Amino acid sequence: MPITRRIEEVAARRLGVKFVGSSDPTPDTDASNSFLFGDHPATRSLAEATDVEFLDTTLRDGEQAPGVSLTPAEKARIAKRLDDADVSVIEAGSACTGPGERETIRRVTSLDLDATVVSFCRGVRNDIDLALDCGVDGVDIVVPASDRHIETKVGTTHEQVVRDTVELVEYAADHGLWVEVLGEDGSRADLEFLVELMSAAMDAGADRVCVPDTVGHATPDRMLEIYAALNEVGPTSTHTHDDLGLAVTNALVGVAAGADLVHGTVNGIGERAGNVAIEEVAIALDHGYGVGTLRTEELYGLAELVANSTGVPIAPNKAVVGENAFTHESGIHTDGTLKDDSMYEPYPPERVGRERRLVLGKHAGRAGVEAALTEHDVGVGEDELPEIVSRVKELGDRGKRVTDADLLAIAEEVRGQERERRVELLDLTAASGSGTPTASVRLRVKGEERTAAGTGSGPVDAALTAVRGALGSAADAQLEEYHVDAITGGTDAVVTVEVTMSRGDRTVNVAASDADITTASVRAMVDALDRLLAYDEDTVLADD
Ligand SMILES: CC(C)C(=O)C(=O)O
Repeated sequence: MPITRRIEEVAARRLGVKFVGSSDPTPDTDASNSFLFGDHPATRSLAEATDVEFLDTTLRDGEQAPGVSLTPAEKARIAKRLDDADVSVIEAGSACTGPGERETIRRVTSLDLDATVVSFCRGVRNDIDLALDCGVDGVDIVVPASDRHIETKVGTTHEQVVRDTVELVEYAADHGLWVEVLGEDGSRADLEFLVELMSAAMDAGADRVCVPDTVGHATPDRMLEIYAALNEVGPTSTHTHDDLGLAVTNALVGVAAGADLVHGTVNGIGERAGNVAIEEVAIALDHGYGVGTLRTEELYGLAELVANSTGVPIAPNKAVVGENAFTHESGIHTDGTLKDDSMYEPYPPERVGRERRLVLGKHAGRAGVEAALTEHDVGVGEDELPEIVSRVKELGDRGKRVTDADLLAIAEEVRGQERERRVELLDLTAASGSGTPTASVRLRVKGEERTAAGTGSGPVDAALTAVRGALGSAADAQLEEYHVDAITGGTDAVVTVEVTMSRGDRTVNVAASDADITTASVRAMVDALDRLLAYDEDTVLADD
């Protein structure tokens, strides 16, 4: 018996379900739920889960991540993008937090979105009143569910929790609100009690119930047990956390057991290890089972917006939206990708609003280097290519990212070509402090010196204004990406600034290092401009 089959059977035995899956790793949208769920009577094939929708809690649970605080304008912008992506329910915040939060929730409700906008409420009537004041469509009411929460945290009894829940649900429903009841720490609660509590909530008029895996403790089989039981009670939602790295799997198990609303956050931000990432569940359903939910092409824009607004960067290796998710460096992968786009990708990057990138580094190979040179209109001879590849690898070996500018400089050197610079930075002075940041630059433009000054939102911006002043319309390039890395620690650190700039259909990325961040930034930008202008000899530089 093949080893993979043995592993699947052992796993299936441990989960107490029967193995029915296949070890074929290619997605099969007609497949039933593989070996995890087997033919458990309470599960459906995920390919049939076409009713699944999302409740996004980036603005509530996501904002509870340490250090995250969103302004009303940021929350409104994110809510609009969530709506554009077809998120069905947006948890805009907790009205009980204070007047600022209420103002923010009002701002979201006044956007007149297609999505249902809800406020998170503790199990107290006043929270529902505050939510009503904000004009929300619904409420998420959280009540304690595990013994730990009922007895130690709240200091009440199971009977009282049921009575309070019924009263709160009736109150909210009587006020015309969409009502979801969340049993906090539900994955550690007694299952019989969960069923009693949630049945009472549904009888009192709740629209749906949810058993949050509050501390990310649930295993897939525990999820299956809970949701198989809860689906007898009414419509259910999942709310999974990633403490065991199981958030996506657990959400999918919940869905297989019948849940039709998945709670999650953009980029998976949230308390501790975070919530399930909505983009991961959406793409797993889309690619793995052929089930469309969100408008997936909106996912990357959304991820960037949330990362920029929250200050929580996206890990480069993060699924779907990480920088490396569609970036190929190694020679073998680049070569394969150049032969067939999908050689090393499960689905095309465009599906999630992204582009594929081939980059160079220590693992570069001939095909990748040659393709990168061709992209810059540089053709090299058979005798030159091996030397260029070896120098690219050498640079990569020194731990450096190999930029377009590095590659072009290597090619020029190997080919014995002198680079003719049209624009060169000679001098830069920048001042910032309590006043308006200002900068002046001295450039050599086609052999002649030019000076210009400018102001901006910071010294780098001011210097760029000055550069644009000196070059006139030739400086009409766009700054696409700006990335700063400190190479050494401490305040005397050398920083490397990497910029990607584009002009027309040309793009280059260039890096520059200096102890001064403004100098490194302006050098990189001027160098990028010079490279871009080289593609277009006819460009007239101001004062030409
Ligand atoms: C429902 C609430 C309290 C929650 O975010 C959780 O339990 O994770």
